[in-house]
Amino acid sequence: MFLRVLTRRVRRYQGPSPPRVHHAQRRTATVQSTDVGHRRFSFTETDPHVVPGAPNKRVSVDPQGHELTKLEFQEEPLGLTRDQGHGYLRVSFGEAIGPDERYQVVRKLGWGMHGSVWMAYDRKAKKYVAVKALKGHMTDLFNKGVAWELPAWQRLASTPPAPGVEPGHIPPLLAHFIHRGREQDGEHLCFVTDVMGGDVKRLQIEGAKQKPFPLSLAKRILLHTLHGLAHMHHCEFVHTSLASDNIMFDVGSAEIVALIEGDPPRLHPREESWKGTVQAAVTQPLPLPPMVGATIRTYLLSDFSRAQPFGNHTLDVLTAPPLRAPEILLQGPWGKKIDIWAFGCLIYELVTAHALFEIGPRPQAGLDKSTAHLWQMLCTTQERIPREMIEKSQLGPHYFNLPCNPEELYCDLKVDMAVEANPFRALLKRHRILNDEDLSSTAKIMQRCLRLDPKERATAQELLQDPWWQGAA
Ligand SMILES: Nc1ncnc2c1ncn2[C@@H]1O[C@H](COP(=O)(O)OP(=O)(O)OP(=O)(O)O)[C@@H](O)[C@H]1O
Repeated sequence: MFLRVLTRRVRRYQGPSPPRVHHAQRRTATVQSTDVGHRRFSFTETDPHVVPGAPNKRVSVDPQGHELTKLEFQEEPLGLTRDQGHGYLRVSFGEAIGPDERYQVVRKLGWGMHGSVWMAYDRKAKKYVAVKALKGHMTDLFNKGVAWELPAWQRLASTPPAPGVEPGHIPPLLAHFIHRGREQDGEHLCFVTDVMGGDVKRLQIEGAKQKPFPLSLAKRILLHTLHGLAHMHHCEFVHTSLASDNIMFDVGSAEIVALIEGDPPRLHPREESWKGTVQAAVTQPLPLPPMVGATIRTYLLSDFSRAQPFGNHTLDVLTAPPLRAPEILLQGPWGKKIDIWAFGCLIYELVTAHALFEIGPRPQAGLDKSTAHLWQMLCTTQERIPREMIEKSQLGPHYFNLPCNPEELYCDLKVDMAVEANPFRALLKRHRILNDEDLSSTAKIMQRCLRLDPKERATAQELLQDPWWQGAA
């Protein structure tokens, strides 16, 4: 079974408190393998018997005589099979895929845990589109009813928005099809959608150079996202991975043509894989718009690879750690309100360019990672956790004391660490970005999202009525 150690994930929130929004990292994948077929593979960095192999492959022998292999890929690990948890699409530039060979692959736009995304020319509609090809393993999970990306997308596309919810903040699903993959990659469920200009995380890191967005731009991005989220909840799906890299913005067709003419598609050098060599396409996203151009883009809530229908939960890893709601940390019952908590964290992140919570243990205070996170939640919300939440969750009694007196409605953290007053307004003020009026109104809307008890959090539709949006478009 292959163990995949991803160094490309960009959800690392590091640095001094409060942590700055993470740096972009080069997307690469490292795979170390054990017990594949009849040969046992594993790898230790310190093994003294490492012998040189192909540039991306290190082979060594452990003291028991087992052969150890480590593969480092420049991008998605092509050639690792669906049964090994992968099976990424292998396709050539110019190759036509889909029904009647309708989509001609032009370049790679990106890749993630679930698949790779390609720009293609739609020969029937005569325009450029994006094709997201799920890896074989994910297509298997879809067939087993574990992954919900297609049903979510179909429901989002076919349901009229609720009153007060603006349409156009979810990428339309133009088509979907199955592409038979090469060798043991498996089948690829493919989604066809519009080409997007980029994501908000890249815009903040590369476009705004990690400085806070102007308040009007932050509000525009958040308002559009909230319309998308309200529609998603109206369709009875939880997004479960709301984050700035899953908010994308639109792009004009003239920009796409200019890009294709000015920056031809490229391939990486060949590299070693599980069996033989592979050659990955270089990720070539569209260039970012200048910041002034960002203020007129339409923002769309994207990536439904982790969407979950209300009441039918097949995933247990939910939301990037810094945006994770308390009920997830406690492994309690959860629903659409985990997206609202994440949205509250996102308000802070887009307004200040810093993450709201610092993720990591605090050894000097004797706090492990989750306790430190829960403690920060108590400090910022200035709330106590309801006893009911602790009783109904798997890990609640591990972190919180359950009082003997049944009349007692709240629980306290087991660790002996005083809860400090660190309310949202004070946190926002530290950045010296907002005037007094904006400080109060921003803190108020965050407070409506960031309640410890999910029942107390506002719904997406209620949040759309908040006075904070006045003047935002
Ligand atoms: N329609 C699109 N137009 C342009 N680029 C896109 C489009 N859809 C996705 N991308 C790019 O492809 C990358 C991977 O897409 P996506 O996030 O949907 O895949 P994923 O495997 O579900 O990712 P994750 O690991 O974040 O869950 C994104 O980072 C984005 O930059």
